[in-house]
Amino acid sequence: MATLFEQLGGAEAIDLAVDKFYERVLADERIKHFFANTDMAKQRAHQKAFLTYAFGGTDKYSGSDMREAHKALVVEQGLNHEHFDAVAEDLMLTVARLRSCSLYSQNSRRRL
Ligand code: HEM
Repeated sequence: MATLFEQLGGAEAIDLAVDKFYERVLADERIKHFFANTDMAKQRAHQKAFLTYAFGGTDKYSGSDMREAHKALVVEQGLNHEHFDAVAEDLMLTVARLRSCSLYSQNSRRRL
């Protein structure tokens, strides 16, 4: 059976989704301040690796675990569930927008 990673369109679709997702996050007044000191090239690469793993595209993930990766943001900057909801909303809006985009459609639409 195809993994969720394959059903979504594989590496090309995840690359595009993550790039568009962070464009949206960095324009979002509710959460963009959390990324003020973040190297976004690395962040995009980490997120692509994490989502590839989470969606079953590989069984290897060498990044930090999620609790560790966000610990300082919670303790020092008050990261909470409202920020999480904002991130989840940005991700959903990104995917909804991409579903009507031709590159994403070629890879995945007929399987969605
Ligand atoms: C489903 C929710 C989330 C997922 C899957 C996720 C995923 C990740 C991953 C994979 C990393 C990189 C970890 C590493 O360094 O190896 C990361 C780092 C980070 N995340 Fe998240 N994240 C989520 C929610 C959030 C939220 C709600 C915020 C803030 C609004 C946030 C802000 C950050 C920041 C600022 C970093 C980089 C920290 C640094 O500069 O080192 N994340 N996240």
